[in-house]
Amino acid sequence: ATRRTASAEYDYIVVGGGTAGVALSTRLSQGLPDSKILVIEAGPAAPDELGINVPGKKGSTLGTIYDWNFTTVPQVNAKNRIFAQNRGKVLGGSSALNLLTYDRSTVKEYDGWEEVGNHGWNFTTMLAMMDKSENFTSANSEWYGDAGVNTDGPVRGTINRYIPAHQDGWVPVLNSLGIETNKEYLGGNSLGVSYSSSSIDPTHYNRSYSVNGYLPLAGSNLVVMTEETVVKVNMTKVRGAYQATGVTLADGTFISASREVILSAGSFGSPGLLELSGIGNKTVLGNAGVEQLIDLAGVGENLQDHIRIQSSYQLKDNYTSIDAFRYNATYAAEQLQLWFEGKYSQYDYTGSAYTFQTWNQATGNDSYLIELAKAAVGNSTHPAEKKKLEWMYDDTIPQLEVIMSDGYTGVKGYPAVNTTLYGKGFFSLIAVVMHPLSRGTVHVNATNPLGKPLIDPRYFSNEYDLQAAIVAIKKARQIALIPPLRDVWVSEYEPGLDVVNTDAEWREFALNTTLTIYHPVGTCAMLPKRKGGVVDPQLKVYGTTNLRVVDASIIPVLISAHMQTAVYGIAEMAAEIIIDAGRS
Ligand SMILES: Cc1cc2nc3c(=O)[nH]c(=O)nc-3n(C[C@H](O)[C@H](O)[C@H](O)COP(=O)(O)OP(=O)(O)OC[C@H]3O[C@@H](n4cnc5c(N)ncnc54)[C@H](O)[C@@H]3O)c2cc1C
Repeated sequence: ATRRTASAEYDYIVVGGGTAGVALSTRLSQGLPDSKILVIEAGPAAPDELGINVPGKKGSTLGTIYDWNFTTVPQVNAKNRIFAQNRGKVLGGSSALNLLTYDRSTVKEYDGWEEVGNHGWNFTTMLAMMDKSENFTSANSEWYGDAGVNTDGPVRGTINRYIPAHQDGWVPVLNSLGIETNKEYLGGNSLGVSYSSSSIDPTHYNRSYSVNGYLPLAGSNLVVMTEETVVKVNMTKVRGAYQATGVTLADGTFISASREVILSAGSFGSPGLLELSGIGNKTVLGNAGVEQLIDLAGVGENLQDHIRIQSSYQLKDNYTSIDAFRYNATYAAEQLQLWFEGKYSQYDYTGSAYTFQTWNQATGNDSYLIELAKAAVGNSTHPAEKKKLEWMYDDTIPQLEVIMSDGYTGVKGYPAVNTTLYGKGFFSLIAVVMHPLSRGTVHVNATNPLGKPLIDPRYFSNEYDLQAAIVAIKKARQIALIPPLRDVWVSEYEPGLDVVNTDAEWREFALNTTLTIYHPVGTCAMLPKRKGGVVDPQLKVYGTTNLRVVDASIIPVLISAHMQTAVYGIAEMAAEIIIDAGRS
């Protein structure tokens, strides 16, 4: 449905046809059938792209034309490394590129969004909205319960039918460490060990995302425009407040909006568009040569992200990992053919083995990490930092996630052709810190405001985050060393049992190999303005009458989950708010 109707006037313009943007514009078209809605996406539509559709090809689209390929500025506390910050540049946005983990965080974290000043945003309302987007069914019924499960929404979730044999030890090992099996992880308590779900449509085992989930439900009053980039929102002053009148495309075309403009350009895109439109910090705008219309210091601040660190293990030869796709083209072609035919295939694979733990569960004593957290943010008055510290004392809120992921993932790289380990299979343990305390920024680049933004997450800007990463990766190794998991592998490939052992070695390893797990949020935070907020609880940008932000950037405090279900929930919540306002 890609049409170029640039001269037409619309009632609502949604900027960014990504995860939230496609979900929201579809719901607006349904709820406001007499309105004309336009969604503008910078990337192409790619409905037939196998790298998007085939679960086992997850990750293969990173670095391609479907990726904005953002990077951070050198991270001074991580050896000046420049971290990748991939983001979808394709219809569906990051829901087309993500690694398909489909989960939720916990009751008190969603409730925390209300407690920092956002009436109506809590576990009950968010769960209702996340459920609205969800259609969860799985033949693997032994691994999930009823909590938080809905079966008539647009985005499909399932527990993968392809479970590698070497994963069989996962639950027994975690149980032996006192971690209980949790089948109700979609219901607001994710602590424990699970075989949890992916955004896969189990009818053909393809990725389910905003484009194939929501878009088929849209009315003919929705126009989807692709391969067009918005460079600013046009604003006019009406009785002391600013009204968005439309948007300008990169080629200068103006498209008008009679009711609302909604930014769904993501955590790196939406704050940049506000800045290019004159909304933000005076110095940032001044340096970029943009006239300031609205003084809003929070734009592009409060960037929060999850950090991950990984170890990997060379499998015994009797196990086949998805690494086989790297070195055996015939086998890969056979498996892909099975996938095309809708048959059980190794290309069905996505991660399904997870554990979420408090620091007390993971280490037996959380006082060391809590002391470090207090040293980092104990005196802070920022709502996100206060909440994260409060959550650290709460025994219902995870601080650590470990994912068992088939195949090699890490920094060292899969063994090169002609080396002895080429052709071997691996599994990886990905350890993720749930509430890093570093908060950073994303702003337009003064020397090239229309180019890539300057992203500075300030990774490891406090000792807590670094020590948390070290505790996390040590935990991963501890898990790998316990039978029956210990029985499936030959050697630890990365970092190597005889390579990293001492505190100093773990510290180096963490500084050298910690990465993002792609969950940037918070850069147009839904918070009171005096607390650095950019949008109010109706998602309206402060100082404007009809400009909203609807995407991951509004999340005020990072939660202990992968982000997509929350983003769909935010889009559903926004749709109700905007439809309500549109009918009055
Ligand atoms: C590699 C990767 C792996 C991830 N893995 C998982 C996972 O396994 N599970 C999970 O739950 N979450 C995961 N996430 C996170 C999750 O996918 C994102 O948080 C979520 O999709 C963000 O949704 P959004 O609507 O905020 O932004 P996006 O989905 O990124 O949408 C923003 C859209 O706006 C468009 N856009 C931006 N600027 C402009 C402009 N100026 N003009 C026009 N269009 C514009 C972009 O092209 C994009 O389509 C992952 C993310 C990535 C990148």
